[in-house]
Amino acid sequence: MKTYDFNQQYISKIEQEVALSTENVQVHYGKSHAIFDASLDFPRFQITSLIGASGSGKSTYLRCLNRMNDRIAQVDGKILYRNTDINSKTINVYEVRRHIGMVFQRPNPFAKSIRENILFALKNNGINDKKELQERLETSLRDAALWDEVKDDLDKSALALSGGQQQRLCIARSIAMHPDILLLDEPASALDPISTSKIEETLKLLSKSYTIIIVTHNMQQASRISDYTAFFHMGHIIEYNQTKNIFTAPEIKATEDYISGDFG
Ligand SMILES: Nc1ncnc2c1ncn2[C@@H]1O[C@H](COP(=O)(O)OP(=O)(O)OP(=O)(O)O)[C@@H](O)[C@H]1O
Repeated sequence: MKTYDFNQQYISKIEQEVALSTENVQVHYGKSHAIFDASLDFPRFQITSLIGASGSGKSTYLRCLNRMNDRIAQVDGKILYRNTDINSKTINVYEVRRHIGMVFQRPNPFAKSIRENILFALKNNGINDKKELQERLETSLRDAALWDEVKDDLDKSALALSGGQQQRLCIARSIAMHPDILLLDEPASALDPISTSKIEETLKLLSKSYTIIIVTHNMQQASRISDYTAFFHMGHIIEYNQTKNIFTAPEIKATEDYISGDFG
């Protein structure tokens, strides 16, 4: 197993507007230190991929960004969103998650109709105007590239959809809440290549209106869809740069070894 110097790090400065940033984020699972001093800026309306070997801390870091680790880990450091530290204990986490949505690895639609999957959270958040609900239903399904496939079956069970359609429904469910930022944890890893490419096309279109941060094991996927890429190794962010630089001219040896498959 090769060893790398964690002091060797290259974090590119973002020139665009920043949608979200972390400062010195540390995560502990009990005594186990999972994320070390993670400081990154995420540019608005861009796709950022988090890549790295299994266990390098990508999902742990992603989950910090909308407080999904609250019950399972100790998260220290700052997570800055609209000039507010959303890692502060006084912050309403449900409010955070309305602005920063999450889509998981396995599609997890509710055992309800397609329509209710989209409308459930909206109604729970006090949106009852029929016209507005209908508008959000259609727009979110269109934006998730699912409308044409389901528009005649809105009252059928979401569980009858294919895996790829279920995942696009989960994306639609997230964006129906009009979040600002969308976090996705390996959203296509359980899907076939055609469904994967539909999800990728969908994310590219969504990045015009949303800031997207995605964990992926698939390096071709990272290079195809993302504008920026962060490479994680053993809980450290080793390199962060525009995706084209990471894949064609990495600054750090560990990154070069990882993307060329000569790692570990
Ligand atoms: N709930 C948990 N309790 C304790 N340790 C955990 C927990 N979740 C993750 N870890 C540990 O934290 C470290 C980082 O794991 P994490 O799942 O964030 O990595 P990852 O890069 O996303 O891996 P993968 O690509 O396999 O999903 C690993 O050592 C893992 O064992």
